[in-house]
Amino acid sequence: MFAAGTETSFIALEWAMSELVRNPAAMQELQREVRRAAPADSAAGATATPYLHAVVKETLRLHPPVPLLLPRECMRDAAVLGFHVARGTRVFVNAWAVGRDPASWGAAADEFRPDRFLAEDREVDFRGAHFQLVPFGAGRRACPGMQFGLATVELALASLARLFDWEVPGGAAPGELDMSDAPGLTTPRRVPLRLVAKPFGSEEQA
Ligand code: HEM
Repeated sequence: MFAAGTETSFIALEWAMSELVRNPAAMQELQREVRRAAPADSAAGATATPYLHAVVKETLRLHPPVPLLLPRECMRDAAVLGFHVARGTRVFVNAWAVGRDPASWGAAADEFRPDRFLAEDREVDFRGAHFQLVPFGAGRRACPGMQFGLATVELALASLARLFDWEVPGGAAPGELDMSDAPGLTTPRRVPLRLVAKPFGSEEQA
């Protein structure tokens, strides 16, 4: 339970920061939102922010921490998209491929565009009713820690975006960030994310 909860949430947070650093306009939009919602000198956390929700959704769409979900066994003979699936077959659902399918997400399926969840895809959610977005699985064996995981990732991400500005070390361009993942049961970044944090407002205080 501890591993299922901590590793997945950390992987989601690291990918969210990677995508935001690579997409400075999205980072700025998020920072504007969370800084407006909870100014830096306030003790309150920033919650209930639509762009923050959209950033986390878009991150989980492109980088589901459990890319093949958990294996299932087919209970009876079935036909899926013209394929015969025999009773007893072990089935894996490729949530990674589902989340990048242009048939569901359009020509920009591989692009990080959080605002799709505030516009054309605003009704799409990951609670198990929309099969084009299944980072937590679906049905009776879907992730029981979804709400806790989401709260953890959103709170941490809001704090990082609210309190710091972020740069790639050595002045490298954000687009040069290595975005490859390490294949496995979970998909963390292949190379751990290293960024330079600059406290927000530090220049004014100096
Ligand atoms: C962003 C965070 C998380 C993601 C993306 C995630 C994703 C998943 C996925 C994809 C599954 C398999 C669902 C399926 O095969 O249909 C799963 C199962 C599970 N998750 Fe999570 N999870 C997260 C956070 C958590 C947290 C915080 C906890 C506990 C505190 C947790 C506990 C579990 C458990 C116990 C299962 C197995 C459920 C079963 O087999 O019935 N997860 N999770």
